[in-house]
Amino acid sequence: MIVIHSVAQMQQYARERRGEIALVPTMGYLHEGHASLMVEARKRAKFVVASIFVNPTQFGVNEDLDSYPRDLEHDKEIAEKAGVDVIFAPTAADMYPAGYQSYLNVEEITAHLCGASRPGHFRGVTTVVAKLFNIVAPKVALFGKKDFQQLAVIRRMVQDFNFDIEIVGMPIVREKDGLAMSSRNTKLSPAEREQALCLSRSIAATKKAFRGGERDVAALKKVAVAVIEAEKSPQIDYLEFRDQDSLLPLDKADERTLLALAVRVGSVRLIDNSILGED
Ligand SMILES: Nc1ncnc2c1ncn2[C@@H]1O[C@H](COP(=O)(O)OP(=O)(O)OP(=O)(O)O)[C@@H](O)[C@H]1O
Ligand SMILES: CC(C)(CO)[C@@H](O)C(=O)[O-]
Ligand code: BAL
Repeated sequence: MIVIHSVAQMQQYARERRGEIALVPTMGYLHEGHASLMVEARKRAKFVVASIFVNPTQFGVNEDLDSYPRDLEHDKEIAEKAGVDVIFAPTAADMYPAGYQSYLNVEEITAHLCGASRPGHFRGVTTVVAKLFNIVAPKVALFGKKDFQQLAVIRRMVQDFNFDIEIVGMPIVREKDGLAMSSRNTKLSPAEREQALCLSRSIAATKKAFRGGERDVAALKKVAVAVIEAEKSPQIDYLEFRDQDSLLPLDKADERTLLALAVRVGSVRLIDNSILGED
């Protein structure tokens, strides 16, 4: 495995391997969720590139850009074990040099959920992912369903901008106790780590009610919210039942309905989601 820091060198590598690269975009501080994407990428292309870049344009002014966890040495070990050929870890100055002024924006589906809570976030995500697509020129790119809206936004961007890249969405990898793996979990204190289980418990309770025949979204929402509110400190940012394609609100739930939630536990904002009819 090699590490490439320069955009020009990454482009040179990609030029020589056009049509043979799978890309896994990440912000680093890798865990088994990221590794699952890399292992799948290994099966889908001759060369696997994992990008590690804490992208400043997707963070709001009061968000955690500066305190976002970083550890390239540990990331190298995980990526190598997962079969990655190249870590592409550019600098912000190389990605956004002085005079930079171009952004890509997907409109309607970024207006909800994380897009509403984090204004400008998805504009930063789509801009950097489009740049990574141009630099790495992959035939396939893999994203996790933990960031369900992000995956939907990227699919929309790929369709609307005619990127000739297959987008693969991968299942959420969880800790044994149900917490969705996330780099930000490491910022939780032991007490917060325990409280953070309310996200996956809320999903489990809602699915139980759904399997028991409840289809009314208002009633399902009461079940989901009650689990979070049983904990004293976590604060709901959003908890929504949505159509999984348009991300628009629904009154009646069915097997394909998405439950998506974002909850603040201490200073850490965690997200999780599930499709009601899936295990
Ligand atoms: N638990 C997980 N299961 C599957 N995919 C995941 C998981 N966590 C992250 N991913 C995916 O890995 C890719 C890179 O995500 P990112 O580097 O932001 O990691 P993260 O752990 O989600 O960090 P954060 O704390 O910012 O949420 C994204 O496509 C994301 O959906
Ligand atoms: C896709 C991504 C790497 C773009 O910075 C980021 O949003 C993430 O890690 O999910
Ligand atoms: N995984 C999403 C990246 C972010 O929270 O900015």
